[in-house]
Amino acid sequence: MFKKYLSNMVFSAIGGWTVLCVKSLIDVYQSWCGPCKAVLNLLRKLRIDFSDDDVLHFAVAEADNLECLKPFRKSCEPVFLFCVYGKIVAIVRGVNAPLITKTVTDLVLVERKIAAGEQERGEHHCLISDDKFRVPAPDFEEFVEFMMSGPCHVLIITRSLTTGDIPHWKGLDDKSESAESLVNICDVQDSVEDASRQLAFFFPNFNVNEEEHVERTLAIIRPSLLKERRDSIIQRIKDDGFRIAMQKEIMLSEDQVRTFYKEHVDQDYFPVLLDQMTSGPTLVLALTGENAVSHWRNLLGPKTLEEAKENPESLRARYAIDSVPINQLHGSSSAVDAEKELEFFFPEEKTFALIKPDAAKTHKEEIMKRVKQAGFSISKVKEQALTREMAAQFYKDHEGKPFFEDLVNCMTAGPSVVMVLSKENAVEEWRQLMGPTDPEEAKKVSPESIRAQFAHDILSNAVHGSSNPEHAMKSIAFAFGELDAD
Ligand SMILES: Nc1ncnc2c1ncn2[C@@H]1O[C@H](COP(=O)(O)OP(=O)(O)OP(=O)(O)O)[C@@H](O)[C@H]1O
Repeated sequence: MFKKYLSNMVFSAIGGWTVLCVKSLIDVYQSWCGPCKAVLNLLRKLRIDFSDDDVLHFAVAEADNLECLKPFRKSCEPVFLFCVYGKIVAIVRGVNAPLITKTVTDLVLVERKIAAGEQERGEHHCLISDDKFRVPAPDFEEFVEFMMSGPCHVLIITRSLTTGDIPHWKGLDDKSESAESLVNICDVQDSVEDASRQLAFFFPNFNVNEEEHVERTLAIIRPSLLKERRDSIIQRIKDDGFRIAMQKEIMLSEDQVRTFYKEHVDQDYFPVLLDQMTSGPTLVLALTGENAVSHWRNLLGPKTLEEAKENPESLRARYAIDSVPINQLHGSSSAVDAEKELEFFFPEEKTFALIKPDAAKTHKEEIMKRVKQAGFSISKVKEQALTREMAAQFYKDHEGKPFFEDLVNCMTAGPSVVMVLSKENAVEEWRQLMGPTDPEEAKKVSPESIRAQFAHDILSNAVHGSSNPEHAMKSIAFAFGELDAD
């Protein structure tokens, strides 16, 4: 029973668009191409030739609009169906004028004999009902019961658009006559539209356009591993295809550890964990990559060292530290947890940023574009010519240095663009985007940085950024006259 629904779906893509009937002729066409002009003269001639018989009729129908003509959609090849008393008795594929003429002539001659009483009308063998185009009448109630008789596995099968998943899938049936062929036991759609409808039904959140699923996850490298094998683990992370989007090396306080691991505080291993996590700097990484959460978790392996060691390829086994009884690596357990954990270690931060007068005059648009491309939101922005007092305040740490006077002159030479930028890890990220103080060094070590691309020299070096979150808050208060930049 399942097969009969499948046969409908599997074979319905065979196309054509003209149906010619004896007793009535139906010209079936697809909306995009219209009725066949190439055979129009031939059909006119046939009608004239057999007009006295009054057995040849013509009609026109659009295959796209009639469900029963679904088998004739899609293909560009014309198919001429010859119909006698409601049964398809002959099929001609393509504009084969001699064959169409012969078929009509033969059929009309038979009709003439029957009309003259010289021949009995025989049993017509209907090609459509015997052919695999034909859709047996579906017993819908039975089908519903069958579908409800046990669990189904619903799979999404994807291949690249260039190869086309549906024709390949359907090809599995074409190659096999066996009743056990894949499509005999599976439901499969014959068009992108049908597949989309079923996808929306079973997987409402599935995004067909998202070829790869890029995620973020949090990775923690605990203090002992960081101290002993820092380079090795970072290299391994990169080799496994992750990108390190953000990183922070921090000395965690007991309070921070208790907050981050609040669901573990009652566990017997918590004292060891607390001891380890406060024993030295921890490296916290935001990793991005395809299915980063599960990919990283799978690489880590089991949580306890005993279990991990049964799987010696797991990272927790490979990077275990002999003197420490707990694993040295953490990974978020789900995408939702990853976002919460990232927010814990990389909360949205504000930094103070400034485009210096020289660059504000010549490269303002390009620098603003880079700011936005890097994912900063610009919470506040204004153009302002700094007073000498403001410039001296920004650079008060440099007072007394040989370049201090030049620096204040440079900073007051015209309007600057003064901004508050917001992002996770904003202070550090803006400094990375600026690049090293000296543009010559920037060109070597960070050629994509703003200073490498737009700075004139070490003094007139395009941009300024706060060196830490406290300085940022002070500069924001100073420039915008308020502590809360929102
Ligand atoms: N050796 C130098 N010669 C001339 N100017 C200098 C020199 N060193 C620093 N400066 C100027 O003083 C500014 C502040 O110097 P600092 O060492 O704080 O650099 P920075 O933190 O990279 O830059 P900024 O504080 O502007 O964000 C520099 O941006 C640059 O304009």
